[in-house]
Amino acid sequence: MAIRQSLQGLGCVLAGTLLRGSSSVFSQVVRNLKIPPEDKKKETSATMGETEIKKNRVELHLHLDGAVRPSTLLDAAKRRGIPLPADTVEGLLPHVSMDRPDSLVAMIKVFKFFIPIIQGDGETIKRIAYELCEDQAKHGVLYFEARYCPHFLTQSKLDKTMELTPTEVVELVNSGLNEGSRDFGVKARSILCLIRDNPEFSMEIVQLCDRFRNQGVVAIDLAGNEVGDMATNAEHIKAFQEAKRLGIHRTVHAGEIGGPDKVEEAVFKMDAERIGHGYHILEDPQLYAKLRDMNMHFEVCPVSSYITGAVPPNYKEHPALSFAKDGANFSINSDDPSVFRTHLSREYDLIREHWNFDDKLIAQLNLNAAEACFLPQDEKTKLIQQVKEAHGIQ
Ligand SMILES: O=c1[nH]cnc2c1ncn2[C@@H]1O[C@H](CO)[C@@H](O)[C@H]1O
Repeated sequence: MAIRQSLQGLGCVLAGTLLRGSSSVFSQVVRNLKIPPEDKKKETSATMGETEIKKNRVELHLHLDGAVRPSTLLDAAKRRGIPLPADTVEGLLPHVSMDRPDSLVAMIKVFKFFIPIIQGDGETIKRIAYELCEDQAKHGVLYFEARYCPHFLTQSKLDKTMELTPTEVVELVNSGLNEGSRDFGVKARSILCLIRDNPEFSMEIVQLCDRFRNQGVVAIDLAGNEVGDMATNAEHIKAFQEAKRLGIHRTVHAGEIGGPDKVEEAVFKMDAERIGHGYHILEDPQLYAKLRDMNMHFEVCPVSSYITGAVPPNYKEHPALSFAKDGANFSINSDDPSVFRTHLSREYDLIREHWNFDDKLIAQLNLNAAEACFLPQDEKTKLIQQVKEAHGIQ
């Protein structure tokens, strides 16, 4: 625990050191990360490139509200008369994204800054879901699961003239994803997030998931601030048990910042079928071995993990390198592409260039994702076949 907390603290110190221009070893390490983008020609989701690549990827861990194009934020703010600190994408980026290692708390602050621009705005919420399909198609995605918390998008303190119910938010997202899927040839489903700091939403989110399960919603998640030693609220655990009873799929952010105990709780008390991040499982080798035996799936988010300070700011040390060596079941994901100035192609560039992952492993990671997805069995079987064909797997 102490190591994790000092790592989080270190992220802030590192960022501070970097800002002050010190030439310490640590700031050198951070500089060497070159996050992101290393190559200016590889554009971020803010300024999408034109070339479309072959569709052969499956992405399981992607926050809808972490994937909002800055240009969409500018349009929404303009239409609603919400003042912003900048009126260009370039000017807005420092306020709505992070480009160096910091902390999960700093990331959540960034969300708190820009979410009020879209809250309660149905037109924008639907547009975000639609545009996400376009962005995913451009990055070679066959199938993705986008997650968000409906309650976070209902009302804005900046513009009280618009208000939505959580049900309306889910309907708008479903309709944006449906239309986007149709227009851009990508398959999309959604996951509804319970939020660690807001147990009051939890049971209603499970009910929403149940109600919309045949209209694109495939699972629940638990996201938000995973403070290392803070106990998970009993309401969340109850809600996950209810989801299991109803036959709703479950994933949990655990072991991102928190320790292996959080992963253990997610798997054995919340019956998580997948783990979001899960990096700190390595601190408990026995539990790690047990979860590998269970074929538990870890949703790894490379750029995110460096920027939130979940892992040390060093390409040579990532837990996914152990996952790969040990044959653990994991996938590659972009998490919050707009917030971390990344996109799936950037994630794949990183794992090829810095982790030396080859085509064979990358094919396996996409197959892992297809096998761990929350589609009904017949659709999953079809997706697995598509991934195998696209990667030339026998
Ligand atoms: O990496 C992450 N870890 C934990 N919570 C996150 C992460 N990225 C985003 N969110 C949180 O999940 C909410 C629903 O999408 C977001 O609003 C954000 O607060």
